[in-house]
Amino acid sequence: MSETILDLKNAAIYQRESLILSEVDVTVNKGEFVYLIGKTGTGKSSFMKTLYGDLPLTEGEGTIVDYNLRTLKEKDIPYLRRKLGVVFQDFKLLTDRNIKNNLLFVLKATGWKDQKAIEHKIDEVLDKVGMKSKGFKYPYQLSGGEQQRVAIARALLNDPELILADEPTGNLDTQTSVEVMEVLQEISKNGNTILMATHDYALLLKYPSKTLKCDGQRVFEVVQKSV
Ligand SMILES: Nc1ncnc2c1ncn2[C@@H]1O[C@H](COP(=O)(O)OP(=O)(O)OP(=O)(O)O)[C@@H](O)[C@H]1O
Repeated sequence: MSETILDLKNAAIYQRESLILSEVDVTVNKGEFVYLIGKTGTGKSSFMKTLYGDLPLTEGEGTIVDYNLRTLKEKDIPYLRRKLGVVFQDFKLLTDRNIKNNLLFVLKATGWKDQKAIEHKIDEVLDKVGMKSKGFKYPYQLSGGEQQRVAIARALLNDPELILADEPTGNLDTQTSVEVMEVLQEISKNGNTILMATHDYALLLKYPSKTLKCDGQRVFEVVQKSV
């Protein structure tokens, strides 16, 4: 039986008092790779933000990695985010420290203490994204694609049950987007569940998968051919 990682029922997504999406029914099961597409301003980021607790869910039902989004408290958010790996368009790496120390910062902040385990974990995630030899570099010494690979490594640190990637290739050229996508595909093949917002339709064609579309304040599943 498939395990549900994300389940929204009749949910409404708001930015303050503006309704962005309504009657949202979305289920993501363990191991799925799901795209969230839609024109600019249709609510992809607002949808993602609701999932990682940046926007409150005030209407409908929503559970994500066993958290109830309707009853989510401010103090729960760091724990929810530990079970999620969030990847952003602009990487959000700390510019004042090298890659290993970027990852170390997250591990320390999430309670890791054992030095051996920390080193092993950092090597493991950098290896997964093909960046093991570049841990000593600073973000500004890396290309956009490399920085995004590090951001993906960072998202993997706490073995997330769901990876939320909001336009992860939005700042990258076509070739680099494909390289980052290959990394996400590899991670997906290893059993990770991924929800990726994108407006890059070429990637959808190259790597077909379940696709949700934001349009007219609704979210619905589309069949690939009609995308
Ligand atoms: N902080 C905010 N306060 C108020 N309204 C906002 C805020 N952020 C976004 N919106 C509005 O919410 C709507 C959806 O925006 P959102 O960023 O979710 O769309 P999107 O599909 O992610 O767009 P893009 O592809 O450009 O990132 C837009 O009309 C936008 O103007």
